[in-house]
Amino acid sequence: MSFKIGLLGLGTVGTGTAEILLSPEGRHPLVQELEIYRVGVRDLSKPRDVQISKEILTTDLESIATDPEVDIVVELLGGLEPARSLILKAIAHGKHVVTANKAVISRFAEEIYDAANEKGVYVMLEAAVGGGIPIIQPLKQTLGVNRIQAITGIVNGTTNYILTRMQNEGADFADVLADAQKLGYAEADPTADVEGLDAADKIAILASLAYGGRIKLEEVYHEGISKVGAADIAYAEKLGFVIKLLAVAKQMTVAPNEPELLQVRVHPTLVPKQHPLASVSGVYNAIFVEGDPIGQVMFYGRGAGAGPTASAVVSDILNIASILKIISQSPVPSPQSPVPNLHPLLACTHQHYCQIAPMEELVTRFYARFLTNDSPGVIGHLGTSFGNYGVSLESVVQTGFRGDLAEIVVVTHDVREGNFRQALAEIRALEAVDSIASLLRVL
Ligand SMILES: NC(=O)C1=CN([C@@H]2O[C@H](COP(=O)(O)OP(=O)(O)OC[C@H]3O[C@@H](n4cnc5c(N)ncnc54)[C@H](OP(=O)(O)O)[C@@H]3O)[C@@H](O)[C@H]2O)C=CC1
Ligand SMILES: N[C@@H](CC=O)C(=O)O
Ligand code: NA
Repeated sequence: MSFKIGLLGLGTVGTGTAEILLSPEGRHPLVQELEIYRVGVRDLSKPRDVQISKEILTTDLESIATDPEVDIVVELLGGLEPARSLILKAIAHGKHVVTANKAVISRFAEEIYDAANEKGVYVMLEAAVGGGIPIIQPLKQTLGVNRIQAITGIVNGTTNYILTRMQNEGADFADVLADAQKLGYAEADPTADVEGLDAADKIAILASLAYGGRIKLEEVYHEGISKVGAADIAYAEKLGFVIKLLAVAKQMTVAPNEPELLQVRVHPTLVPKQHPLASVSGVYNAIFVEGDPIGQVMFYGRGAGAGPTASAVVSDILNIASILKIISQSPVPSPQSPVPNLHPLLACTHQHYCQIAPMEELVTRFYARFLTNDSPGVIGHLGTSFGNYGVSLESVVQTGFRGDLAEIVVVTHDVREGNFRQALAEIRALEAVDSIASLLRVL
């Protein structure tokens, strides 16, 4: 028996996927039964790094999504359109779908999963978060019995690669970003990586799986790494931290007797050097899950790049093929039950929306860097303003000068973000304060 794959896209991940499918030796025996039947691309004349016969290449992607011979459509185009429409078209034509497209899933999950559940087909997305790291299936299956307390992840390979090289080599942001693009890590528009949007898409997906509800992407707070400067990396190092772009989903109680709310956020964060996430470097990603009763568990591996991401894509294809194989040996759907029952641990049937906590309710430590006049008593003024809003300080360091201005770095104890912002508004208005050069949360 062979399962016919319609591949949409033959770029970084599409090529990696084709390479696995074309070399089944030494892999699971079922890989031999997966056939690349048709491949959709934009440019037929482009040289390809993988041997695909010209006859199966086409620019007519819709004809693949609707081809009656195709069993599984694998969407590896990127971007919102035509990816979304092709996924929906494939579902409407009874195809199972595998996608690596977190941007589409985080925005259109409701439309896509409603359509898929109605048709009785699977939409699988292991590659969409953490590249090759198994995290989607573990959350759905192996960790499914746990009450998840928090997910804290480094889920964007491009920004972790940039931050690591800035920290280790003092490399220039723009140069390292260009390298990440050459290595195939970055999105077609790398703004999505740099500004934290890609990580927001991914944590929305993880939160939805972990907390069993849909997430409105517009409620996910996101901040990227473009404002993280060499000075902050150096101060963080001196204070015993490394800066990482973290994506967090965590339950919190805002008021007694009120239902718990969910924090879902992405921002650069000072991570203590002894935390397991601090040593995750370069293109590596890691997702640190805390649950009851499992405790702490961390998933680690390459978060981007052709091979690792393709490994996740083909694992999804394999999961679907294994189910199709079982179905082919069972009775066909009856008129009473015309839609096949979906495997409950592989399908996605969430209906309600999770209630997201406003950022001002977050309780965390902060790092702030102030540029001030070198006048006596400035630190005292800062302390008074912080004290007015109940912000207590863990450390205050006057580190030196930047031009004519004194540089003061502060790390707070845990504080409600709303209170901290009020204190900052007061501090900004102080005559001695020139600017707040940076503001980062601390894990
Ligand atoms: N790169 C990575 O490390 C990872 C990527 N992903 C996701 O995987 C997906 C693919 O990424 P990646 O492989 O890097 O992207 P690429 O840009 O390398 O490849 C995109 C492919 O899709 C084809 N394509 C794009 N738009 C169209 C269109 N309108 N019509 C026809 N063909 C089209 C391109 O054709 P042509 O070749 O002719 O230009 C190309 O083959 C994205 O959703 C991305 O977010 C997920 C995890 C990791
Ligand atoms: N651009 C993404 C690719 C994988 O999802 C990243 O850098 O992580
Ligand atoms: Na993954």
